[in-house]
Amino acid sequence: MAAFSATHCRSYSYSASITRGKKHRFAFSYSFPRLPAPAKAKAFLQSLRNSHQTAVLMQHGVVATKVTHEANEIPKDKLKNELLSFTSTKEWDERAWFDGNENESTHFTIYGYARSKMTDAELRTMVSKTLTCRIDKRENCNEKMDQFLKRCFYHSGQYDSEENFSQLDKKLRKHEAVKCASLSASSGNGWTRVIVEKPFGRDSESSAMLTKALKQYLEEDQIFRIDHYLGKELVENLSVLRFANLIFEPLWSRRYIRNVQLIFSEDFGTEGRGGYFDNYGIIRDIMQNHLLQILALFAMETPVSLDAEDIRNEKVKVLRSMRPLRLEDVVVGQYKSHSRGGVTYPSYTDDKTVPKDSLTPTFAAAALFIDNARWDGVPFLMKAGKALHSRRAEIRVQFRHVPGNLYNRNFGPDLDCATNELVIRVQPGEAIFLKINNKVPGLGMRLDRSNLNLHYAARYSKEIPDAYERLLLDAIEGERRLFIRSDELDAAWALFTPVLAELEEKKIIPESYPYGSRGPVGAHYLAARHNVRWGDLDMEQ
Ligand SMILES: NC(=O)C1=CN([C@@H]2O[C@H](COP(=O)(O)OP(=O)(O)OC[C@H]3O[C@@H](n4cnc5c(N)ncnc54)[C@H](OP(=O)(O)O)[C@@H]3O)[C@@H](O)[C@H]2O)C=CC1
Ligand SMILES: O=C1O[C@H](COP(=O)(O)O)[C@@H](O)[C@H](O)[C@H]1O
Repeated sequence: MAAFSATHCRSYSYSASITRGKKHRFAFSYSFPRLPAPAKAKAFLQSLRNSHQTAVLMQHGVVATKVTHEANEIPKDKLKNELLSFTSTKEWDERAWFDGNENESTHFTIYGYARSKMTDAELRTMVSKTLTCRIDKRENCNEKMDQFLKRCFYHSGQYDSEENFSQLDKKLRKHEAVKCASLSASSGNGWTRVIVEKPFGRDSESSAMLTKALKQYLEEDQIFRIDHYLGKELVENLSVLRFANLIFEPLWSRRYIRNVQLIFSEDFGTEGRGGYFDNYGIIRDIMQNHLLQILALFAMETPVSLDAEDIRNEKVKVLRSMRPLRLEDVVVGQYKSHSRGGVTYPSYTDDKTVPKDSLTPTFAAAALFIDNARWDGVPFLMKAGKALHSRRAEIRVQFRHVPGNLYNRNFGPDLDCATNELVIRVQPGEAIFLKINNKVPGLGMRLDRSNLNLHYAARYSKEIPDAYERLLLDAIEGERRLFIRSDELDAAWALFTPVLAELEEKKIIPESYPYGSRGPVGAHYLAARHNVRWGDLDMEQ
């Protein structure tokens, strides 16, 4: 449980900056997607304008550090507006976020911490490979990047070594204006926020231990558990679609919806990430968090307001209304080597970071049920896998057949193919489309299925923010709506823990599927048992 070592290690936790005036502590963990290990570390950043801030990049860990910032707290919404409203380079420069002057009002440092040996320069090279000037692309990009990189440092250490954290602490102090005054995890003055990246344990018990350990030092409202899927644009839009459009909410129940599918697939394997992945597997990595969070948002009742607690209350209710997953409602798979076009793609166990006899699933499909009045009997099917034929994440809502349909004969023998389907494509190519039946123009009466299509790239010229951009800003603002509360997490683990234990106890052998395929055939049988056909298999999509 390396995550604990950071919070337990006082010397580390207290090491962040303090300046004059009001003290604030803020920490977040961040995984740099697409960076090679070990730079895909968790970052603990204290970041506020007019602050002295320190960030620590870590692998698996939870850290509390301090942010100090001068007397006035930036009002909620103002910070986000400021961050998003730069219209010119001049304006950006005037605001001088990364002004390079250590004595100016802006100061932060980012520290990487992991076991791998690496110099500051190597960390910087690694970070620079994915760093872009997303907000201000026009001028001084290289200069701004240099200024940013100069503030990145690295310290190598073990996750459970107080001595190593002490060394880190010493280094952090060098970047601080004033020595830390307090030995508590929270600042006595201002605020402390800790962002924790998953995994939040690997079952109910270990998750509860993690929560207990966090709560030794922090209050519930100081804990920001990140599920980066909640920061994705289309997931944010889910509630808008449902609650701001009269036409959808009345259809959002067992009365009109036949099944709901939550699909995640990646067209690459673990590729060296097996060290982490093999201990978790796809159910813990994707289903228990990302897909379940989307399901909860999709299925919850109308919240009293958009306040974090109102939304999270509704999500917990849905999760607690769900049946724990049964072994017969789960299919697991593992990818095998496959050659195509003269290229041989490796099997999961070819990954050097994976044990040769691993039974860890890289694919899973599951049927879940919500036993409440709205969703009774509606299968919520999840499917998640690595090394599949495409990369996508989407929600597919298949509606019931039109009763007494006048046009049944025009649809052909398979009425399922003619039902309406709403597709919310989270990525790539963010889109919402509704499949409708339509008359093909002409003198005859031929019907086909067409899409009413909201394709974001065509509709909006704005670049879609990265999920972490949104979530980190929310954390800075203290907005908890998109973060996972302890009781939500408990309810989520309660659904998956029994089946995960059974899979492991019974050493269930995952079904093989070739790298780059559509996954094991068992997923189709599972869906068929619940009268469902996976929507992503249609040729027309
Ligand atoms: N990749 C992504 O897109 C996302 C990842 N995450 C989460 O971030 C975390 C890390 O993911 P990611 O950075 O991609 O994973 P990586 O496997 O790329 O990085 C893991 C790093 O963690 C360190 N580590 C700590 N404990 C272990 C261990 N027991 N076995 C192997 N490595 C360990 C290693 O560094 P060292 O050996 O130097 O200590 C390693 O480089 C995971 O918890 C994941 O769920 C969340 C969202 C997205
Ligand atoms: O949390 C995780 O998510 C990534 C996929 O994230 P995405 O934003 O690129 O879709 C996944 O690759 C990783 O295994 C998992 O830990």
